[in-house]
Order: sequence, then C-alpha cells, then structure tokens
Amino acid sequence: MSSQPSGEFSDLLIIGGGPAGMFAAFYGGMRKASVKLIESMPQLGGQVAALYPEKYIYDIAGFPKITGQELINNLNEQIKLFNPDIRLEEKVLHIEKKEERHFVVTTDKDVHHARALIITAGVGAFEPRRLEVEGAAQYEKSNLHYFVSDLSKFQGRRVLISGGGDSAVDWALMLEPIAEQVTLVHRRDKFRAHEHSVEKLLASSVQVITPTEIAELHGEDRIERVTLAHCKTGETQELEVDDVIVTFGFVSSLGPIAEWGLNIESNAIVVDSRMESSIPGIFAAGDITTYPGKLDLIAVGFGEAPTAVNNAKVYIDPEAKLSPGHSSNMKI
Ligand SMILES: Cc1cc2nc3c(=O)[nH]c(=O)nc-3n(C[C@H](O)[C@H](O)[C@H](O)COP(=O)(O)OP(=O)(O)OC[C@H]3O[C@@H](n4cnc5c(N)ncnc54)[C@H](O)[C@@H]3O)c2cc1C
Repeated sequence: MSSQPSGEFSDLLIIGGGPAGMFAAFYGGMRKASVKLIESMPQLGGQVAALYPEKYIYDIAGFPKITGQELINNLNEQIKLFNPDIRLEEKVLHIEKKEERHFVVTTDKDVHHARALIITAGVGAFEPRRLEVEGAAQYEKSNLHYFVSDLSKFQGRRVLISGGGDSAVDWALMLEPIAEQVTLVHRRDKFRAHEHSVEKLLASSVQVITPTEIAELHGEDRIERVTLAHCKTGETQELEVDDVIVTFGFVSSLGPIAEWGLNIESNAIVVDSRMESSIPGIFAAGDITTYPGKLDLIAVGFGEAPTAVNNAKVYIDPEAKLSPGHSSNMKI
C-alpha cells in the first residue's frame, strides 16, 4: 500500500477499516480519488475480523456462504487494485473543517489533510478487553494474543487460553489438533459458550481448569510461565506455555466521534440520502449511520459506501459526474 507524506492532501480520508470502510476505499480508487484509510486496530476488517473471522456469513450477495476472514481477504485483494494509503493502529481523535474542501484530521500519531471525509467507524473504535495482570502489556508484541487470525502459528505449541465464552471454547477446539497442548482456564465453573461446544470441549483432550484465572506472567521478552490461581481457594499452580490467548471480548465506544459536532442519534451519525452528515463534506456509511429504516448489515454498508464515495466526489469537484459508470466498462 502507498504511504503519502502526512502534510499532503488526500481527496478522501476514510475513518474506520471495517467492511464498509474497505469497500469505500476500493470505490474511491475506482473514482480516481486519492484515498487514505485510518484504522485503530492492528488489522483491517472491523467486527468481522475481530469478532467472528472463522464463522460463516450467509447473507453476502453472490456468496452462498463465506467465512468472515475470507470476506476480509477478498476485500483486501479488491482494495489493492488502487493502492490506497492505509494507516493501521492509528486512532482518529479529532476532526476539524477549516473551510470547504479542507478537513484536518488529528490522530494519536499524526495530522492529516483531506478534501472530504467518509466516516465508517462502525460501533466506534474497538479494542480487546485486556488481561489485568501486572506487566501484561509488555508481552502484547510477542506471545500474548487478543486476536487469532492464523491458526498455523500455533502448530506444535503449548497454548493457554483464558475466557469462558464462545471464542475461548471455539479457539480451544480449533487449536486442539494443531497445538501440542491446549489448556483452557475460566474463572467460573460454567462456560457461557454454546452447550454443544462445551460438550465437545469436555470430551476433547483440552485441559480445562476452573474456576481459575491467570494471576502472574513470567518471562523476559516472552511469556514462558504462568501462575494460575484458583478463584475460591487462592491455591496456585505453575504452567509452562508458548502462547497465551485472552478472549474477554471487546469494548467499543463512539469515544471522540461524539465530540465532532455531527448530528448524532442513538450513538449513530444522522445522514441524508447522499450519506452526507450534518456537516457538508463529511459523509458516513455502515453501522455508524442512522436514517429511517436503517439496518446494521454488511450488505447495507456495501451499498452505502458507493453512495457516500460518489457524492463525496461531487462535493470535491462539483463538475464531476455523480454516476461512476459501470465497472464492467472500465479498464482496471
Ligand atoms: C458476532 C457477529 C456476527 C455478525 N454476523 C453478521 C452476518 O452474518 N451478516 C451481516 O450482514 N452482519 C453481521 N454482523 C454485523 C456486521 O459485522 C456489521 O454490520 C459490520 O461489521 C459493520 O461494518 P462497518 O464497516 O460499518 O463497521 P465495523 O465492522 O464496526 O468497523 C468499524 C471500524 O472502524 C474502526 N474505528 C472506529 N472508530 C475509529 C477511530 N476513531 N479511529 C480509527 N478507527 C476507528 C474500528 O476499530 C473498526 O475496525 C455480525 C456482527 C457480530 C458482532
């Protein structure tokens, strides 16, 4: 992906790299706009990549079924056609309209300039609920994982999973045939995961330890050993591990978006039929938007993104055509 110097103007700056933002980035390229996409997570894909990459989705037009990760991989492939500037692990904190066709976007890392904005921030910047154990943050770059996107990384390794929901149980079952040893700890005796999955778990070779939680992490650059504590008796035991996966869910909030001076209703940006917000030049698409009859579905975001991009194109250049023409007639 290309990377513009931060002082340079982008035609379109897209805030949020979920499915709606990714498709908007592709579409911006199709309209020959220079595109910058900013995403707070270390990966593109929004809720789909973070929350249900291995689940099948059945309501994407043209795909009888597709896993979340396959859908995001396909979107990544589609985006690459136009080489947008993608900034990951960068959270947008503030936006300001200087004048028509000049927006200043301030993130936790940089300041960006753009002619129009498209907000595709879903349910807000979201991040994993973190393990609250001393020193945990230092292992996030090595072997403390909040996201699992590639099962093969755990081949032949000793993996400790912490959590009691579907993700914890599903990851344990998926890693069982791949990893050398899978241990699952949960602070309650009962799991919140589907009954059927829990039955499979208990019949598997996964070592299940409850009601127990991670009390301490040990190791220089990587976690090598974990102290587990029984939640009722306080009794501790040590476990040698190669990887720790924590699945305590995700927290998201509109956060700074609520302070950007936009018309917000029920935690969403009110848009008109052009997908334009209450501030001319700021458009939105996907779950972050609201209007009468709005549905929070990927297919709906895929429809809203081209509407936002094409209208943003006309906002930037009032002489431009609204209609993009048909991609099947284009030489891409
Ligand atoms: C378990 C589950 C199953 C689902 N199954 C289906 C299904 O089968 N079919 C279907 O159609 N829909 C399904 N959905 C809903 C679907 O995932 C959402 O409608 C879709 O992800 C919305 O896409 P989006 O791009 O609008 O937002 P998101 O996917 O929420 O992406 C928004 C992105 O913006 C980023 N962001 C937000 N604020 C900032 C900021 N300030 N700075 C930088 N980045 C920011 C976020 O980190 C996030 O990555 C499901 C949802 C869940 C939770």
